[in-house]
Amino acid sequence: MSHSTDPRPMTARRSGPLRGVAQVPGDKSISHRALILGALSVGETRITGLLEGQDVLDTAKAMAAFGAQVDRLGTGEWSVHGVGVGGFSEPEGVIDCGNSGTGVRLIMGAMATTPITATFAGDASLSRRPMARVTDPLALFGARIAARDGGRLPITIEGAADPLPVRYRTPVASAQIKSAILLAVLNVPGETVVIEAEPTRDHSERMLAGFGAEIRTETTAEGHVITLQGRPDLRAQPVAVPRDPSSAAFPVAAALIVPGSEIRVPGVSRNPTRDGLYVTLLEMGADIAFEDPREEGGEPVADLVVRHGPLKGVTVPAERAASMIDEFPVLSVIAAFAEGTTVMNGVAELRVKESDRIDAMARGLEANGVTVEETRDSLTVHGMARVPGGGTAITHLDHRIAMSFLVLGLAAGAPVSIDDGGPIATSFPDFLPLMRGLGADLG
Ligand SMILES: O=C(O)C1=C[C@@H](OP(=O)(O)O)[C@@H](O)[C@H](O)C1
Ligand SMILES: C=C(OP(=O)(O)O)C(=O)O
Repeated sequence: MSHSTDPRPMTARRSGPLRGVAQVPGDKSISHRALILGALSVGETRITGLLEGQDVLDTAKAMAAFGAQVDRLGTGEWSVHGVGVGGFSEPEGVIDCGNSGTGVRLIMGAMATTPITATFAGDASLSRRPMARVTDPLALFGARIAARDGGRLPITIEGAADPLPVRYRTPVASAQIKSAILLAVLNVPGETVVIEAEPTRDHSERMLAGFGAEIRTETTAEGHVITLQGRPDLRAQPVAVPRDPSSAAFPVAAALIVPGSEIRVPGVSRNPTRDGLYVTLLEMGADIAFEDPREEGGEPVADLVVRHGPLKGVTVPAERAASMIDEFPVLSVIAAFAEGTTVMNGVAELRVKESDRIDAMARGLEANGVTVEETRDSLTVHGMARVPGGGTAITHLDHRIAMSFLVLGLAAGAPVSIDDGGPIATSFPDFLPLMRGLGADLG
């Protein structure tokens, strides 16, 4: 929600070996989609392992505002009685998506082809982020959009009464753009095609198929081509949300850089469209074992066993960026402790996340004695045997920047502070107790 709270400064200090089991929360992307598809289905969708971070709670509230019955039954256990495709009713108030790009973009898509009007808003960070990338394709269906200058929130959408199918090529690799269109298509007769140059996370496609939609994906000379048949009868489904690889990245990173550490992170999604960080870490020589690979909730998962050890710098190719887009901040922290230089290419999208993540990481690393170079779409980090630390990083309402610098402080020479840890609750509300349980000195 867009409430202003006082900043919450935090500090992390050099810690002894981290040990134990890190039960990271449910996947954020899948949690949003479970609530939205549950709301668009007929019957009761039972969700287990839902991430109860503020981003997802805001989506739950939004689904109730559009007419679904959303109930919390217990920790991570939720029930959604959906209204069916095209069944959203007009919400009474503004839909406040807080800090969540995924929430606002997917929900705008989900309502844009139903003849109702809704106004969307968010916090200071979300209000700076580009929305035309989603509202432009939604206008092609016939939705009418009124946005602040430059296509920012708040935005009012008058949903299309007689939407027509489209064929759309996404201008940047973005699962949020793709998913907004796929959700809009649900209430459009006929077949809509979305084409992406590089594959992005495919949770929407997997889940739409699971809820009974006719959807297919082909790789052709045009790229990654997704075809969805509109007006399906979505059937409510049980959804078991796997654990979030993007949240797992923080305890994993901490174990890799704090000498003597060994931790286990069970049940983490290994969906190949999310796996780029782990591919990169193995190239850096990280000691990570993937035990008991299995399928849970329609996603491949494994138990990660992570041990501290020497790491070497690598060059991350631009084609891998989409599969690890949220992990570059924490990778740049790991890179500071590696031998040699790490170059991250094709990362311009980081500039339009909760903060300009290239700038936020570069300034924060410099404040802690690490040498970096940046271009518009790359970040280079020079690893060092001893990272001095002792600086304060500015987090700009960005949960991933906050958690990344707290991880840095666990292995740096002097304590590392952040100006505000409040936003951590958007994606990883139990971050502090979980890390402390492993032996990390932070708070
Ligand atoms: O679809 C999703 O759930 C997400 C897609 C990514 O954003 P983009 O689509 O803007 O790359 C990612 O950064 C975000 O955390 C979650
Ligand atoms: C970019 C992120 O989320 P969102 O776009 O949903 O705000 C993130 O969680 O790193």
